[in-house]
Amino acid sequence: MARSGRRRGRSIVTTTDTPGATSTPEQAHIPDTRRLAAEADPATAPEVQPEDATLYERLGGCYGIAGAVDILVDRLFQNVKVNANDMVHKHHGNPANAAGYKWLVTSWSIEAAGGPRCYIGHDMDTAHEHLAIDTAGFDAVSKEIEATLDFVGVPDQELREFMEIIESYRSKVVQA
Ligand code: HEM
Repeated sequence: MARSGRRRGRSIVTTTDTPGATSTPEQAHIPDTRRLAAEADPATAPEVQPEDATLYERLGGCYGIAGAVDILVDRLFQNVKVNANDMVHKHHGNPANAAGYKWLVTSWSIEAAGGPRCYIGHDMDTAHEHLAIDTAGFDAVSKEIEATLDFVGVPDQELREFMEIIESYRSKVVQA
């Protein structure tokens, strides 16, 4: 999760130094995808953030959050404990739901982390009221969120802040 995703595509180097003299991507005018990948890696995010950086910015903005949700939703759709609830499985067991669900969870997370307003889905009560989610179901999802943030390298502070937001929705989501 790097900082602003918007700049990432501009990082292709356009130096005209001695083409062919070396095989580095910069000099050969080849987009350096290794560098792009590194920028998408939260481990390479700047050590020092502006003091007033929002959690959204510190998570890497749209690219960082969408990247994490992409992995998270794949894991949720396969998680045995999450899918133990038949009503949840009715949704999560259908791969055709993955793309739309990724969009909704990404945009919800962007807003929840203090980013721009972009979420078009239901509020958390309404979204889950027909699912009879119990404490065990919530804990299973919460564990997957934490594991995924850790997996993609979100630093401890940001991970804690995001998990506090998730926890604050427990009473809205758990309705069984
Ligand atoms: C704080 C934790 C959670 C967040 C932030 C969250 C987020 C969301 C969002 C944004 C949606 C889309 C709402 C819409 O369709 O308008 C959604 C739907 C859904 N969530 Fe959650 N969720 C959470 C917890 C859970 C848990 C614990 C489960 C299951 C154990 C779950 C299962 C589902 C399912 C199955 C849907 C699709 C419902 C349907 O369209 O019929 N969610 N959730």
